[in-house]
Amino acid sequence: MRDNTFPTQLTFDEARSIVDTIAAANRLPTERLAIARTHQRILAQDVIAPMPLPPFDNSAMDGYAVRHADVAAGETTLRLVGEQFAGRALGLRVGEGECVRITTGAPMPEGADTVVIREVVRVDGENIAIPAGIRAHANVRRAGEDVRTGDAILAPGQVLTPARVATTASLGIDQLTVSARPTVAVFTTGDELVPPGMPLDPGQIHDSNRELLMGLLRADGLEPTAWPTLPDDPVRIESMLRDAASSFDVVITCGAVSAGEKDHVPALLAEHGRVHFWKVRMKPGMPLLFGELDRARFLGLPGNPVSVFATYATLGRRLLDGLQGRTEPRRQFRARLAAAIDKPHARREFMRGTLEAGEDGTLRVTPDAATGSHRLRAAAMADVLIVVPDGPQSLAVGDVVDVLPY
Ligand SMILES: Nc1nc2c(c(=O)[nH]1)N[C@H]1C(S)=C(S)[C@@H](COP(=O)(O)OP(=O)(O)OC[C@H]3O[C@@H](n4cnc5c(N)ncnc54)[C@H](O)[C@@H]3O)O[C@H]1N2
Ligand code: MOO
Repeated sequence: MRDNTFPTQLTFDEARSIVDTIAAANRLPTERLAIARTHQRILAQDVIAPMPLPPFDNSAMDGYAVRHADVAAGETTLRLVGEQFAGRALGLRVGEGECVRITTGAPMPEGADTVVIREVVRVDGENIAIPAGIRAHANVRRAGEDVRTGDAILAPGQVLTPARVATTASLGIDQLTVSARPTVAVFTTGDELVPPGMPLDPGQIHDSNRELLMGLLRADGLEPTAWPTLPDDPVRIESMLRDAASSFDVVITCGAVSAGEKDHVPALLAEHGRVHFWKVRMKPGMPLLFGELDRARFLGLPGNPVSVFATYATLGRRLLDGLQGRTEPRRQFRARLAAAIDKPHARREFMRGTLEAGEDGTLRVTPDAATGSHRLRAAAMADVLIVVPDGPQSLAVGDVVDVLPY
């Protein structure tokens, strides 16, 4: 082993801070893309408004553009002098006693400051009867009321949600600089694994972690590559992992990281790469391994399916976010416990739970009784991870806990 001294038995917070440091030091390059290709990416530039929104004063309704001074005194009849539809500004003018027919989104004619909706007027040829009680500036959308030129709209590290991409489109911006997505190689390990669809010999199980990890990564907008399952054979494991690590940004394995005779991955990483930490005081997921191999960041998740889930949802996702420079935090809620939790051990526990909003609008979370880290079905029926803090904890019904939505 080149270096067999590495941090071990870290607290969750220590592990997360190492993940953050390594991610920040290995930020992925940026690329400039057409906005249509930037959805859900992490922005790597400032977006400053090059123009106001709306760009010009315009009507919010279909109706008649008037001068409020003409209609303020009570019911009155105005003379129709033109039509302004949305599309091309005709440069119309509304003089004293006049009005212009207008549609939603059409530029306000000069002189007009108020729009009267068509449903309330009486039309008699060119004579438009306007009722009393019209408010000044009614139904007019003012230039710049949403965005002023020079406004800071978006900043590096933010997620490009549909509404944010649409806002840049409305500003006329057609390209954005975003972080590259990490390329991710996914491995499952173990002689006991058989793909779904194949019969099981005694002692074998179906590989579920592959779908779990691929699905989690895809849901985060990545396009991971699943590699063939690794046998419990150190020579084959080494050759496949080194192959993947030479061409992917991130290699994620699951299984073969705890204390068994066949748990070859930590030693391999220590010998051929570098271990940032091995074993975190968290439950599930304690044997988590993090390091690097060749050009790749390397995450060795424990093999138990719920451990894969919890370590990915907490630290794995954090690494991938950090590599992309994401600064916008992931959503997290606080909820009241609907059942007591008694945790005798000192590790931070991520329990599965079901979140509900009560009649009073308070979020309540029910911890799942099926706590074993092999109980994937229970995790599949839950929708949040309940964060039970470090140290022994006796939490009562009604106590407030952090919850991480799946
Ligand atoms: N003596 C000790 N034994 C164990 C320890 C320990 O510290 N000392 N840690 C336990 C904990 S906690 C966990 S978590 C597991 C993690 O073990 P590994 O990461 O080495 O994973 P495996 O042993 O390969 O598998 C664990 C478990 O998960 C099943 N598995 C693995 N891969 C898949 C897959 N792709 N699809 C479905 N199921 C999978 C595997 O069959 C095992 O049942 O170690 C404990 N032991
Ligand atoms: O940490 Mo293991 O992941 O508890 O089952």
